[in-house]
Amino acid sequence: MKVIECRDLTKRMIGRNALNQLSFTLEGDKITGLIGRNGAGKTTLMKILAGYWHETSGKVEVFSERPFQNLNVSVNAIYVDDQMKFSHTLTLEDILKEAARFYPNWDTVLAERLFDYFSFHPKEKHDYLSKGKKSTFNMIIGLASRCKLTMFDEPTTGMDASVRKDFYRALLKDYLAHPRTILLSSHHLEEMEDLLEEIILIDEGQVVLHESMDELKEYALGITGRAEILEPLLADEEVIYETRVGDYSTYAAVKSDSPVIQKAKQHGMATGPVPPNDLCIYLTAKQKGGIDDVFK
Ligand SMILES: Nc1ncnc2c1ncn2[C@@H]1O[C@H](COP(=O)(O)OP(=O)(O)OP(=O)(O)O)[C@@H](O)[C@H]1O
Repeated sequence: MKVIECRDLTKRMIGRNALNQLSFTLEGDKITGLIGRNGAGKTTLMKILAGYWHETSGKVEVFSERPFQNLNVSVNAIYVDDQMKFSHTLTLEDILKEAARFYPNWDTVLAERLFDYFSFHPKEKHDYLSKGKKSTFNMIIGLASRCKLTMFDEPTTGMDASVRKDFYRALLKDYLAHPRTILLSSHHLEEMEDLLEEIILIDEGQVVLHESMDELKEYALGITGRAEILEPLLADEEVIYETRVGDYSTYAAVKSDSPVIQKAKQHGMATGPVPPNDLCIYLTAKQKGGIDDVFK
């Protein structure tokens, strides 16, 4: 069954398309990484999927229904970010009780165990939690709700290294015991690579790539060679990324099936895998080169 279907989904805000005819489908239970640079449209997409915001045009369906202000979607899909707000009058204990009443698959035992493990006090107020503790508490809500569609937007914001590790481990363990569709946006792809089954890379409100992690790891190859030999080989070929290394060498990332690879090997050049995180950066780079160019 399709959990999410977006077809030409567009969201226009203040004269700009935050989402621009974005299309993709998610089927079955998977952990999917939603990757993109700042402002790519990740939060906008997830807020539309959660039913908080309506689309400007195009089709968006969650569990085959339009999500906007849809009760079935509200109770079966959760969106967790570091901006979650709760009534000032509620203590953490009250919030957990309210969440238990709202989400049909809520796991009280899991919520209580995580609550104790991360040393929360039942009478604390959400507003007064530190940034990292807020993210940790919100994570508890996201996991214990066991929603069929669980969306975490930059969930580890403010968490220290040890809590981040705990979060990813708890997420994986709970997912294995209770498979569901989990969408995880983060800038730290390298940190959650082992957790993800696939990624959706978005840029300027459009899907650039939707691949399994295995395919992503084999999507491109990096070539390093003497600039005067490699650069002519790259001319007229599709190059994902190219940069000078020192005075005499060039590094280029090309698709794994590019004819350049064979030619480069014939010249004795070194080739190697392109780490998924680097590939995502290359595919969404706004210009060739990097920050160093600013200082030239
Ligand atoms: N409430 C809003 N009103 C107007 N424009 C908005 C609003 N929220 C987001 N935008 C714009 O929509 C675009 C996409 O923003 P969005 O927050 O979805 O990106 P993102 O990928 O989540 O970024 P980040 O990684 O920085 O959180 C940006 O150009 C942003 O300025």
